[in-house]
Amino acid sequence: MLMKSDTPSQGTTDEGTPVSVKIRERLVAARKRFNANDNIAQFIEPGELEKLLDEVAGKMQGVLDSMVIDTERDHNTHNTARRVAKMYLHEAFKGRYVEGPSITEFPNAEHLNELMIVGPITVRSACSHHLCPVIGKLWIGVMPNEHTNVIGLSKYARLAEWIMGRPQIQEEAVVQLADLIQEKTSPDGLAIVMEASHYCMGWRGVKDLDSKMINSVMRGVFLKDPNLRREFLSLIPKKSSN
Ligand SMILES: Nc1nc2c(ncn2[C@@H]2O[C@H](COP(=O)(O)OP(=O)(O)OP(=O)(O)O)[C@@H](O)[C@H]2O)c(=O)[nH]1
Repeated sequence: MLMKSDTPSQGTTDEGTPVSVKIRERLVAARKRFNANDNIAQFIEPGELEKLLDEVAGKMQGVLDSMVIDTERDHNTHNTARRVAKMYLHEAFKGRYVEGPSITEFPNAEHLNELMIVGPITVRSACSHHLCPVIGKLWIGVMPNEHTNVIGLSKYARLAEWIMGRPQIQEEAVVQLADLIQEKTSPDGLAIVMEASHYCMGWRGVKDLDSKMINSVMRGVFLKDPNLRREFLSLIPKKSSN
């Protein structure tokens, strides 16, 4: 019996090679890591993301077939394979496949070097282990450098969305975000606190709906100056609900 996934996939190059194979070859040739939380946009050529979507939809159809779901007759799952592929590539894990947001820089004309906090920024991600949602909030504290440019407030949320839009683990996600903000703004100090619910612990597994993970990264003056660290921590709300 012919399953939907046995039909020829369109996710191939002109020579019939799966587009994922071409992209992976380029990554390997450039000796670049392509872990779940790495961005690989640089290695995807124009038009290939659509082919990749076709390829993932074909493979997802195979998963549904193997789970013995009648996607031919079940009207609810008829287009599920493509829907899920689209959700992964264009929404939930978009941060792997597209270039980072463009950031407008403004001159720090007044040479400001006072603590600035932005948050709570809503975080939506998924864990690398089960691909279950991770939903939470984060706060970013910046001690600007009086000699470097400042970036628009909304850009912190855009950068966070780009980093979180990949399969992540929380510890690595906050470090990746800190590295990125550090690279874009070179502040004297940077602090990030993230609090999130991991649905791999709530929906399944231990089924603990209440526990959350809270972690932080402190850089520069936030590491050296305990008073500044205390000031930052005292200014962010003690507890949030999500
Ligand atoms: N450190 C860390 N662990 C995480 C994060 N997200 C999920 N996890 C954990 O990753 C682990 C994956 O463990 P495994 O033992 O391989 O998976 P499993 O057998 O399905 O584990 P259970 O969830 O205990 O059923 C689980 O303990 C998750 O709770 C995260 O962001 N950071």
